[in-house]
Amino acid sequence: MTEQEQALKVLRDQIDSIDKQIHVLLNQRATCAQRVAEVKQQYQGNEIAVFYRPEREAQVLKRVMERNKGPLADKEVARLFREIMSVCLALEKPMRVAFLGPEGTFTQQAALKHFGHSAQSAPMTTLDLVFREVEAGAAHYGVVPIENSTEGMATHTLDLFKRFNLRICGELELKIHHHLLINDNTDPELITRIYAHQESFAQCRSWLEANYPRVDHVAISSNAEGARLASLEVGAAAIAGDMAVDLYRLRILERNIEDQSDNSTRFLILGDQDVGPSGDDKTSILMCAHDKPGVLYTLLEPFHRHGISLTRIETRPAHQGGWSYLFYIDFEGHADEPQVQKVLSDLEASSVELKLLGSYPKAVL
Ligand SMILES: O=C(O)C(=O)C[C@]1(C(=O)O)C=C[C@@H](O)C=C1
Repeated sequence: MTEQEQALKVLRDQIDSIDKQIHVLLNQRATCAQRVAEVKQQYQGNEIAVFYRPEREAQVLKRVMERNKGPLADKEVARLFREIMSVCLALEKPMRVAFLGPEGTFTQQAALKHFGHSAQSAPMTTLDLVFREVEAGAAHYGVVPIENSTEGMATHTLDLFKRFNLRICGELELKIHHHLLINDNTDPELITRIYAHQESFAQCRSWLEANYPRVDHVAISSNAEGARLASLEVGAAAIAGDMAVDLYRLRILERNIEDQSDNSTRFLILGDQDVGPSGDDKTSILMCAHDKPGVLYTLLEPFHRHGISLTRIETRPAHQGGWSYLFYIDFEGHADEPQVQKVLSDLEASSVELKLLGSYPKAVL
Protein backbone atom coordinates (compact mmCIF):
# COMPACT_ATOMS: atom_id res chain seq x y z
CA MET A 1 0.00 0.00 0.00
CA THR A 2 1.43 3.41 -0.94
CA GLU A 3 1.61 6.21 1.59
CA GLN A 4 -1.31 7.96 -0.13
CA GLU A 5 -3.43 4.77 -0.05
CA GLN A 6 -2.61 4.35 3.63
CA ALA A 7 -3.65 7.94 4.45
CA LEU A 8 -6.91 7.51 2.47
CA LYS A 9 -7.70 4.27 4.31
CA VAL A 10 -7.31 5.91 7.71
CA LEU A 11 -9.63 8.77 6.75
CA ARG A 12 -12.21 6.48 5.15
CA ASP A 13 -12.26 4.31 8.27
CA GLN A 14 -13.01 7.45 10.23
CA ILE A 15 -15.81 8.38 7.82
CA ASP A 16 -17.27 4.86 8.12
CA SER A 17 -17.29 5.10 11.88
CA ILE A 18 -18.90 8.59 11.83
CA ASP A 19 -21.50 7.38 9.30
CA LYS A 20 -22.43 4.55 11.67
CA GLN A 21 -22.99 7.02 14.49
CA ILE A 22 -24.99 9.39 12.25
CA HIS A 23 -27.08 6.42 11.11
CA VAL A 24 -27.91 5.34 14.67
CA LEU A 25 -28.74 8.94 15.63
CA LEU A 26 -30.95 9.44 12.57
CA ASN A 27 -33.04 6.43 13.50
CA GLN A 28 -33.20 7.55 17.11
CA ARG A 29 -34.50 10.93 15.90
CA ALA A 30 -37.05 9.22 13.64
CA THR A 31 -38.27 7.11 16.57
CA CYS A 32 -38.76 10.31 18.61
CA ALA A 33 -40.78 11.81 15.73
CA GLN A 34 -42.98 8.70 15.68
CA ARG A 35 -43.62 9.15 19.41
CA VAL A 36 -44.37 12.85 18.81
CA ALA A 37 -47.02 11.74 16.31
CA GLU A 38 -48.60 9.41 18.90
CA VAL A 39 -48.67 12.23 21.46
CA LYS A 40 -50.25 14.63 18.94
CA GLN A 41 -52.92 12.07 18.15
CA GLN A 42 -53.64 11.35 21.83
CA TYR A 43 -54.10 14.97 22.82
CA GLN A 44 -56.01 16.18 19.78
CA GLY A 45 -59.34 14.79 21.05
CA ASN A 46 -61.95 14.81 18.31
CA GLU A 47 -60.03 17.25 16.16
CA ILE A 48 -57.74 16.20 13.35
CA ALA A 49 -54.16 15.99 14.62
CA VAL A 50 -51.81 18.61 13.16
CA PHE A 51 -48.51 16.98 12.33
CA TYR A 52 -46.74 19.72 10.39
CA ARG A 53 -45.52 22.44 12.76
CA PRO A 54 -43.89 25.27 10.80
CA GLU A 55 -43.02 27.27 13.93
CA ARG A 56 -41.03 24.35 15.36
CA GLU A 57 -39.30 23.66 12.03
CA ALA A 58 -38.26 27.32 11.76
CA GLN A 59 -36.79 27.19 15.29
CA VAL A 60 -34.87 23.98 14.55
CA LEU A 61 -33.42 25.39 11.32
CA LYS A 62 -32.48 28.69 12.93
CA ARG A 63 -30.69 26.96 15.79
CA VAL A 64 -28.82 24.73 13.33
CA MET A 65 -27.54 27.83 11.53
CA GLU A 66 -26.68 29.69 14.75
CA ARG A 67 -24.60 26.89 16.25
CA ASN A 68 -22.88 25.96 12.99
CA LYS A 69 -19.11 26.26 13.13
CA GLY A 70 -18.31 24.97 9.64
CA PRO A 71 -16.61 23.99 7.45
CA LEU A 72 -20.13 23.34 6.09
CA ALA A 73 -21.91 26.62 5.22
CA ASP A 74 -24.91 27.59 7.42
CA LYS A 75 -27.37 27.21 4.55
CA GLU A 76 -25.96 23.82 3.60
CA VAL A 77 -26.32 22.30 7.08
CA ALA A 78 -29.81 23.82 7.32
CA ARG A 79 -30.65 22.19 3.99
CA LEU A 80 -29.56 18.79 5.37
CA PHE A 81 -31.66 19.25 8.50
CA ARG A 82 -34.54 20.39 6.29
CA GLU A 83 -34.43 16.96 4.62
CA ILE A 84 -34.08 15.14 7.97
CA MET A 85 -37.23 16.85 9.25
CA SER A 86 -38.94 16.09 5.95
CA VAL A 87 -38.40 12.32 6.36
CA CYS A 88 -39.40 12.49 10.02
CA LEU A 89 -42.63 14.31 9.15
CA ALA A 90 -43.35 11.76 6.41
CA LEU A 91 -43.04 9.02 9.07
CA GLU A 92 -45.59 10.86 11.20
CA LYS A 93 -47.90 11.56 8.26
CA PRO A 94 -47.08 11.70 4.53
CA MET A 95 -47.83 15.24 3.31
CA ARG A 96 -49.49 16.08 0.00
CA VAL A 97 -48.57 19.56 -1.20
CA ALA A 98 -50.39 21.19 -4.14
CA PHE A 99 -48.44 23.60 -6.33
CA LEU A 100 -48.92 25.55 -9.54
CA GLY A 101 -47.75 23.02 -12.12
CA PRO A 102 -46.84 21.37 -14.34
CA GLU A 103 -43.83 19.45 -13.01
CA GLY A 104 -40.65 21.51 -13.20
CA THR A 105 -42.01 24.96 -12.29
CA PHE A 106 -40.31 27.29 -9.85
CA THR A 107 -43.32 26.76 -7.59
CA GLN A 108 -42.50 23.05 -7.40
CA GLN A 109 -38.90 23.95 -6.62
CA ALA A 110 -40.25 26.21 -3.84
CA ALA A 111 -42.48 23.40 -2.49
CA LEU A 112 -39.50 21.04 -2.28
CA LYS A 113 -37.27 23.69 -0.73
CA HIS A 114 -39.85 24.34 1.97
CA PHE A 115 -41.15 20.83 2.71
CA GLY A 116 -38.12 18.75 1.64
CA HIS A 117 -38.16 15.85 -0.80
CA SER A 118 -40.26 13.46 1.31
CA ALA A 119 -43.40 15.52 0.71
CA GLN A 120 -45.52 14.42 -2.21
CA SER A 121 -45.89 17.41 -4.55
CA ALA A 122 -49.09 17.51 -6.62
CA PRO A 123 -49.19 19.74 -9.73
CA MET A 124 -52.34 21.84 -10.31
CA THR A 125 -53.12 23.54 -13.61
CA THR A 126 -54.28 26.85 -12.10
CA LEU A 127 -53.78 28.91 -8.96
CA ASP A 128 -57.50 28.58 -8.17
CA LEU A 129 -57.09 24.81 -8.12
CA VAL A 130 -54.23 25.04 -5.63
CA PHE A 131 -56.52 26.99 -3.28
CA ARG A 132 -59.44 24.64 -3.94
CA GLU A 133 -57.40 21.49 -3.38
CA VAL A 134 -56.31 22.73 0.05
CA GLU A 135 -59.76 24.01 0.98
CA ALA A 136 -61.29 20.65 0.06
CA GLY A 137 -58.68 18.83 2.16
CA ALA A 138 -57.40 16.92 -0.90
CA ALA A 139 -53.96 18.43 -0.25
CA HIS A 140 -52.62 19.24 3.21
CA TYR A 141 -50.88 22.41 2.03
CA GLY A 142 -50.46 24.54 -1.09
CA VAL A 143 -47.62 26.66 -2.44
CA VAL A 144 -48.33 29.84 -4.42
CA PRO A 145 -46.15 32.71 -5.69
CA ILE A 146 -46.94 36.06 -4.09
CA GLU A 147 -44.33 38.53 -5.34
CA ASN A 148 -41.30 38.82 -7.56
CA SER A 149 -38.46 41.23 -6.90
CA THR A 150 -38.41 42.41 -10.54
CA GLU A 151 -42.09 42.29 -11.49
CA GLY A 152 -43.93 42.99 -8.21
CA MET A 153 -47.00 41.36 -6.68
CA ALA A 154 -48.77 38.31 -8.09
CA THR A 155 -52.12 40.07 -8.06
CA HIS A 156 -54.17 36.99 -8.93
CA THR A 157 -52.91 35.23 -5.79
CA LEU A 158 -53.93 38.26 -3.70
CA ASP A 159 -57.44 38.19 -5.15
CA LEU A 160 -57.80 34.49 -4.31
CA PHE A 161 -57.17 35.15 -0.63
CA LYS A 162 -60.38 37.15 -0.64
CA ARG A 163 -62.39 34.29 -2.15
CA PHE A 164 -61.01 31.41 -0.10
CA ASN A 165 -60.90 31.00 3.66
CA LEU A 166 -57.42 29.61 3.99
CA ARG A 167 -54.56 30.46 6.31
CA ILE A 168 -51.01 31.42 5.41
CA CYS A 169 -48.79 28.96 7.31
CA GLY A 170 -45.39 29.99 6.02
CA GLU A 171 -43.30 31.84 3.48
CA LEU A 172 -40.08 31.27 1.57
CA GLU A 173 -37.92 32.99 -0.96
CA LEU A 174 -36.39 31.40 -4.00
CA LYS A 175 -33.68 32.88 -6.21
CA ILE A 176 -35.03 32.76 -9.74
CA HIS A 177 -32.42 31.96 -12.37
CA HIS A 178 -33.66 31.69 -15.93
CA HIS A 179 -31.79 29.84 -18.65
CA LEU A 180 -32.27 29.76 -22.42
CA LEU A 181 -32.86 26.11 -23.30
CA ILE A 182 -32.91 24.14 -26.56
CA ASN A 183 -33.03 20.48 -27.51
CA ASP A 184 -30.06 18.68 -29.07
CA ASN A 185 -31.49 18.91 -32.60
CA THR A 186 -31.85 22.69 -32.56
CA ASP A 187 -29.11 24.81 -34.09
CA PRO A 188 -28.47 27.81 -31.78
CA GLU A 189 -28.14 30.00 -34.91
CA LEU A 190 -31.57 28.96 -36.21
CA ILE A 191 -33.89 29.68 -33.31
CA THR A 192 -37.18 31.10 -34.61
CA ARG A 193 -39.31 31.23 -31.44
CA ILE A 194 -38.88 31.34 -27.68
CA TYR A 195 -41.48 29.97 -25.26
CA ALA A 196 -41.91 31.34 -21.75
CA HIS A 197 -44.43 32.58 -19.24
CA GLN A 198 -45.24 36.29 -19.69
CA GLU A 199 -43.66 37.07 -16.33
CA SER A 200 -40.36 35.42 -17.32
CA PHE A 201 -40.22 37.35 -20.61
CA ALA A 202 -40.57 40.48 -18.48
CA GLN A 203 -37.78 39.39 -16.12
CA CYS A 204 -35.41 38.79 -19.08
CA ARG A 205 -36.57 41.73 -21.25
CA SER A 206 -33.23 43.54 -21.72
CA TRP A 207 -31.25 40.36 -22.30
CA LEU A 208 -33.71 39.21 -24.98
CA GLU A 209 -33.67 42.60 -26.71
CA ALA A 210 -29.87 42.55 -26.79
CA ASN A 211 -29.50 38.92 -27.90
CA TYR A 212 -32.65 37.79 -29.73
CA PRO A 213 -34.35 40.97 -30.97
CA ARG A 214 -35.99 39.35 -34.01
CA VAL A 215 -37.19 36.05 -32.59
CA ASP A 216 -40.91 35.41 -31.86
CA HIS A 217 -41.86 35.45 -28.17
CA VAL A 218 -44.62 32.92 -27.53
CA ALA A 219 -46.24 33.53 -24.14
CA ILE A 220 -47.39 30.29 -22.55
CA SER A 221 -49.14 29.14 -19.35
CA SER A 222 -45.90 28.11 -17.60
CA ASN A 223 -42.18 27.91 -18.27
CA ALA A 224 -42.27 24.17 -17.68
CA GLU A 225 -44.85 23.79 -20.49
CA GLY A 226 -42.63 25.96 -22.72
CA ALA A 227 -39.69 23.70 -21.89
CA ARG A 228 -41.76 20.66 -22.81
CA LEU A 229 -42.62 22.19 -26.20
CA ALA A 230 -38.99 23.22 -26.79
CA SER A 231 -37.94 19.62 -26.12
CA LEU A 232 -40.17 18.47 -29.00
CA GLU A 233 -39.75 21.21 -31.61
CA VAL A 234 -36.71 21.93 -33.76
CA GLY A 235 -35.99 25.69 -33.90
CA ALA A 236 -37.71 26.43 -30.60
CA ALA A 237 -36.12 27.60 -27.36
CA ALA A 238 -37.59 28.05 -23.89
CA ILE A 239 -36.84 30.16 -20.86
CA ALA A 240 -36.99 28.03 -17.71
CA GLY A 241 -35.12 27.06 -14.56
CA ASP A 242 -32.90 24.17 -13.49
CA MET A 243 -35.71 21.71 -12.76
CA ALA A 244 -37.03 21.93 -16.31
CA VAL A 245 -33.54 21.30 -17.77
CA ASP A 246 -33.35 17.79 -16.29
CA LEU A 247 -37.03 16.99 -16.62
CA TYR A 248 -37.19 17.73 -20.37
CA ARG A 249 -33.56 16.82 -21.17
CA LEU A 250 -32.73 20.22 -22.57
CA ARG A 251 -29.40 21.88 -23.17
CA ILE A 252 -28.54 25.19 -21.49
CA LEU A 253 -27.60 27.56 -24.31
CA GLU A 254 -27.23 30.55 -22.00
CA ARG A 255 -27.30 30.58 -18.20
CA ASN A 256 -28.82 33.17 -15.83
CA ILE A 257 -30.37 35.47 -18.44
CA GLU A 258 -32.53 37.37 -15.90
CA ASP A 259 -31.96 41.15 -16.02
CA GLN A 260 -31.59 41.52 -12.24
CA SER A 261 -28.98 39.18 -10.78
CA ASP A 262 -30.85 39.08 -7.45
CA ASN A 263 -34.16 38.18 -9.14
CA SER A 264 -36.17 36.25 -6.56
CA THR A 265 -39.75 35.22 -5.86
CA ARG A 266 -41.51 35.00 -2.53
CA PHE A 267 -43.94 32.11 -2.08
CA LEU A 268 -46.62 31.49 0.54
CA ILE A 269 -47.66 28.21 2.13
CA LEU A 270 -51.45 27.78 2.29
CA GLY A 271 -53.13 25.60 4.88
CA ASP A 272 -56.07 25.54 7.23
CA GLN A 273 -54.27 25.70 10.56
CA ASP A 274 -53.33 28.56 12.87
CA VAL A 275 -49.59 28.41 13.34
CA GLY A 276 -48.17 29.08 16.83
CA PRO A 277 -45.51 31.74 17.48
CA SER A 278 -41.91 30.88 16.58
CA GLY A 279 -40.41 34.02 18.11
CA ASP A 280 -39.72 35.64 14.74
CA ASP A 281 -42.99 35.89 12.83
CA LYS A 282 -44.99 37.86 10.32
CA THR A 283 -48.73 38.39 10.03
CA SER A 284 -50.75 39.03 6.87
CA ILE A 285 -54.18 40.65 6.71
CA LEU A 286 -56.64 41.78 4.06
CA MET A 287 -58.70 44.89 4.62
CA CYS A 288 -61.49 46.31 2.51
CA ALA A 289 -62.20 50.03 2.67
CA HIS A 290 -64.15 52.65 0.67
CA ASP A 291 -62.34 55.47 -1.05
CA LYS A 292 -62.89 58.41 1.28
CA PRO A 293 -60.54 61.08 2.64
CA GLY A 294 -58.10 59.81 5.22
CA VAL A 295 -58.87 56.11 4.72
CA LEU A 296 -55.23 55.10 4.37
CA TYR A 297 -54.39 57.06 7.53
CA THR A 298 -57.16 55.20 9.46
CA LEU A 299 -55.73 51.87 8.31
CA LEU A 300 -52.09 52.61 9.02
CA GLU A 301 -52.22 54.80 12.12
CA PRO A 302 -52.75 51.87 14.60
CA PHE A 303 -49.53 50.23 13.34
CA HIS A 304 -47.59 53.40 14.10
CA ARG A 305 -49.26 53.87 17.51
CA HIS A 306 -48.48 50.32 18.65
CA GLY A 307 -44.96 50.24 17.21
CA ILE A 308 -45.54 47.52 14.61
CA SER A 309 -43.43 47.59 11.41
CA LEU A 310 -45.10 46.99 8.07
CA THR A 311 -43.17 44.85 5.61
CA ARG A 312 -45.58 45.25 2.67
CA ILE A 313 -48.73 47.04 1.65
CA GLU A 314 -50.50 46.43 -1.64
CA THR A 315 -53.74 47.89 -2.97
CA ARG A 316 -56.21 46.14 -5.28
CA PRO A 317 -59.67 47.08 -6.54
CA ALA A 318 -62.20 45.21 -4.38
CA HIS A 319 -64.58 44.43 -7.32
CA GLN A 320 -67.55 45.32 -5.10
CA GLY A 321 -68.94 48.22 -7.14
CA GLY A 322 -68.04 51.85 -6.41
CA TRP A 323 -64.50 52.75 -5.48
CA SER A 324 -63.64 50.17 -2.83
CA TYR A 325 -60.16 48.89 -2.31
CA LEU A 326 -58.53 45.84 -0.85
CA PHE A 327 -55.38 46.38 1.14
CA TYR A 328 -53.07 43.44 1.55
CA ILE A 329 -50.73 44.14 4.48
CA ASP A 330 -47.81 42.15 5.91
CA PHE A 331 -46.31 43.20 9.22
CA GLU A 332 -43.87 42.02 11.86
CA GLY A 333 -45.16 39.97 14.79
CA HIS A 334 -47.63 37.21 15.62
CA ALA A 335 -51.38 37.53 16.24
CA ASP A 336 -50.83 36.10 19.75
CA GLU A 337 -48.59 39.03 20.74
CA PRO A 338 -50.30 41.80 22.76
CA GLN A 339 -49.16 44.69 20.50
CA VAL A 340 -50.45 42.90 17.40
CA GLN A 341 -53.74 42.12 19.14
CA LYS A 342 -54.14 45.83 19.93
CA VAL A 343 -53.61 46.76 16.27
CA LEU A 344 -56.12 44.15 15.12
CA SER A 345 -58.80 45.22 17.59
CA ASP A 346 -58.28 48.94 16.73
CA LEU A 347 -58.70 48.12 13.06
CA GLU A 348 -61.84 46.11 13.73
CA ALA A 349 -63.23 49.00 15.78
CA SER A 350 -62.61 51.42 12.89
CA SER A 351 -65.27 49.56 10.86
CA VAL A 352 -63.04 48.33 8.06
CA GLU A 353 -63.64 44.78 6.90
CA LEU A 354 -60.68 42.79 8.14
CA LYS A 355 -59.61 39.27 7.30
CA LEU A 356 -56.70 37.70 9.17
CA LEU A 357 -54.79 35.60 6.67
CA GLY A 358 -52.42 34.16 9.23
CA SER A 359 -49.32 34.52 11.37
CA TYR A 360 -46.34 32.45 10.34
CA PRO A 361 -42.56 32.16 10.83
CA LYS A 362 -40.40 34.40 8.69
CA ALA A 363 -38.54 32.55 5.94
CA VAL A 364 -35.41 30.88 7.33
CA LEU A 365 -33.82 29.32 4.24
O1 LIG B 1 -41.76 18.68 16.86
C1 LIG B 1 -42.69 18.18 16.22
O2 LIG B 1 -43.88 18.53 16.39
C2 LIG B 1 -42.43 17.14 15.22
O3 LIG B 1 -43.36 16.62 14.66
C3 LIG B 1 -41.02 16.79 14.86
C4 LIG B 1 -40.55 17.52 13.59
C5 LIG B 1 -39.02 17.22 13.46
O4 LIG B 1 -38.67 16.34 12.71
O5 LIG B 1 -38.27 17.91 14.14
C6 LIG B 1 -41.26 16.99 12.42
C7 LIG B 1 -42.33 17.63 11.86
C8 LIG B 1 -42.83 18.91 12.34
O6 LIG B 1 -43.25 19.73 11.31
C9 LIG B 1 -41.87 19.60 13.21
C10 LIG B 1 -40.78 18.96 13.73
